[in-house]
Amino acid sequence: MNAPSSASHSEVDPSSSLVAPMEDPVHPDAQEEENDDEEEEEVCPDLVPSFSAIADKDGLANSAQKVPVTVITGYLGSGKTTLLNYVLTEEHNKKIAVILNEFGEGAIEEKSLAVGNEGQLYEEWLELRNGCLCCSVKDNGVKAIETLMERKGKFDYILLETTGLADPGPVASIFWMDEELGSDLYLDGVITVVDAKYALAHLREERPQGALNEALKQVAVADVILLNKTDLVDNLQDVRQEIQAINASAPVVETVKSRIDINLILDLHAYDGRAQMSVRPTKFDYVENGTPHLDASVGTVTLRQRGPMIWSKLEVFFQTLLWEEKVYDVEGRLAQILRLKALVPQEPPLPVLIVQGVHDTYDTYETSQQCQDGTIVLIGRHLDRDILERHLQEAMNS
Ligand SMILES: Nc1nc2c(ncn2[C@@H]2O[C@H](COP(=O)(O)OP(=O)(O)OP(=O)(O)O)[C@@H](O)[C@H]2O)c(=O)[nH]1
Repeated sequence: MNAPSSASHSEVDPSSSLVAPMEDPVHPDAQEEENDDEEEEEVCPDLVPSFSAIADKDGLANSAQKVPVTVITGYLGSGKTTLLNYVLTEEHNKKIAVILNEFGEGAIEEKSLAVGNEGQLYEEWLELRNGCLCCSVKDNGVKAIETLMERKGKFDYILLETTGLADPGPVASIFWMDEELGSDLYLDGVITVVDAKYALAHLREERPQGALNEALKQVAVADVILLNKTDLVDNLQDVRQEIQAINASAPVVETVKSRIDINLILDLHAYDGRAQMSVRPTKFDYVENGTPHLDASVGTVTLRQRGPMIWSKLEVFFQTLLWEEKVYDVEGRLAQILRLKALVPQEPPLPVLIVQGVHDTYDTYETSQQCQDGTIVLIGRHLDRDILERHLQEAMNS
């Protein structure tokens, strides 16, 4: 794990976990992309990788003994609770615990809380017919959940619902970072539920002093996006394009009442080396082709590098971008990364690396996946493709 305060360039170990061979990529957008194949090939024959994470069901490597945590986020009223209810009542042979997250928000009504031995606050567990559990945890984060696990026995899976106005980035980081500290939990993925009817309005909402609104952040960091309430909208094209312009990497699955194949949202391994890379057209990469984008300050930029790369040089680029705050757009606004992913071929016999990053923290994993060229996917704000490309080349030529 590499974060500004915890690691220097020379401390990085680019082999923090070993990766087993993966299944063929299955992209939830595949059906739709198939339909659009001809059109997209004409528009843009080049393909950009999507790290739509595909489950490795064998439970391999370092997370085998750990319990996955999937963060479910989405704007107010988008369908998060509907999704949780759906998952809880489906037959899945998993003992799932649902955590209603109040991290940092302090919004739980005091009267509904019980105080645990260690001072943490949580509601009584609600046990459901199929063995699922539901509780509400306030603050104390990972520790509180682990204490609950000690009392109730291990679950197979944890779903953590953020409040509608939460920024899922820090919540995701807590679990990701804590895994490094030997936690029993690991972050599996971030699922964002979007209200198809109001998404454009939510994504446009302005915040004081140009702050990013929550809906944008939630879409930007998503590993899978549910475009929900599609029964209420006739034309989904605009909202789909808008979402994919912001996050060109996450699959977007259209849903009614949040009904989705749960295999598309659980066991993704989106934050370790097992995330499978599949391809997706660059059609919606607004920086590359000028697709209309309502808030052009947030989007996805994909950079390509031919042939094997030298990791230590690429890392200079990441650190310039993430930690040193030296990269600006043409208008002099600081580039801000919300999510970063990269597939990095090295000179054989060195392995191909996958890089995963959230905000200013990143980590590397070896993968058995093969690739000739390097691909770097940056999702964030004030990203200027040409300027980023220049910084990348400077680092690679240094
Ligand atoms: N028409 C329609 N209504 C839906 C759909 N999905 C959810 N709803 C309704 O939308 C309302 C809000 O859904 P919730 O699941 O409570 O949304 P939420 O994201 O948990 O809401 P907050 O917790 O307030 O942020 C409920 O009345 C749902 O029944 C859908 O696909 N179509």
